[in-house]
Amino acid sequence: MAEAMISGIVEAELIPAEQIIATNKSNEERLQQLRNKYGIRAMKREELDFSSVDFFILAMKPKDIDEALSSIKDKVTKEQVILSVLAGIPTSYMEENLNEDQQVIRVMPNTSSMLRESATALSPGKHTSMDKVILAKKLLACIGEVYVIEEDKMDIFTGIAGSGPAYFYYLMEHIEKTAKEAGLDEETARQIGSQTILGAAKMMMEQDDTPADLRKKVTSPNGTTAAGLAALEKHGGGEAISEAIKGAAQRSEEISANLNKKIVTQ
Ligand SMILES: NC(=O)C1=CN([C@@H]2O[C@H](COP(=O)(O)OP(=O)(O)OC[C@H]3O[C@@H](n4cnc5c(N)ncnc54)[C@H](OP(=O)(O)O)[C@@H]3O)[C@@H](O)[C@H]2O)C=CC1
Ligand SMILES: O=C(O)[C@@H]1CCC=N1
Repeated sequence: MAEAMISGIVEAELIPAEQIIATNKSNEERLQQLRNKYGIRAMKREELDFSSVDFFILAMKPKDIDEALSSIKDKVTKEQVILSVLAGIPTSYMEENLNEDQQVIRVMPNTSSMLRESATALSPGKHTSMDKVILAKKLLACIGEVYVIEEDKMDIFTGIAGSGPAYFYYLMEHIEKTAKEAGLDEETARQIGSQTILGAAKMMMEQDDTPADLRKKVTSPNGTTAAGLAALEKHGGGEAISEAIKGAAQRSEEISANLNKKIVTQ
């Protein structure tokens, strides 16, 4: 996820690449790759000069949050802002495990950041100034659209947008499989499927019609779409989509609930 964000931010040219610093836990080869590919600075954690940083973006797995917060707690000042993209980690948990009045922002991007097409949510913590929220929004706008949301909507946002790209990739896997079975080659099937998803997404973004209106316009009485939609309904298509979103949102809630019990396993 961090690389997808780096790629989008570098591409946007809002800040010079050499002002972006990346670090990780131990994989030096990976740091070298990032340096070569994006022209950013990448260094071992021990070499970081904390005083030169405005925004820290945490992007480790949720299970690593405690170690990460304790390792930076006394090195960051109140003026600096800690953004976290970790699923299920509330701002209150970060605030409790950092020094008093620390400015934190919970962020949920997705991997389309790589092409600057993320749908990203942010929720500021209780000590975060409006100035810093505006700056964070500007930074995150480099990777796509940004939505400032109430933190109690972060789990459902994660279910829709953080995890969402995977549902579309899964859909495409099935489109490709079915197309192949009917004799189309995989590459052509991928292009046709992707263009169809892209076109439908643009219609929903650029037309005033609701998705239901758009669906009805495709559906001729007793036509091919009606047959396709009937099969989709018969096989629980709509319910499957709702359950996928709810399942991901519940997992995000579960990560939060398990934090204080110290049983985060992801
Ligand atoms: N993947 C996605 O689509 C999305 C992911 N997220 C969130 O992003 C986070 C990362 O996910 P993902 O990129 O898939 O995970 P990865 O395992 O690919 O990356 C985690 C990175 O964190 C580094 N790391 C671990 N502990 C520390 C530490 N204390 N200090 C510095 N770096 C550390 C690891 O370094 P090393 O390799 O050296 O061990 C590794 O580079 C998760 O919390 C996830 O919830 C959010 C939105 C979307
Ligand atoms: O699967 C995950 O937990 C992360 C968070 C959102 C997308 N990927």
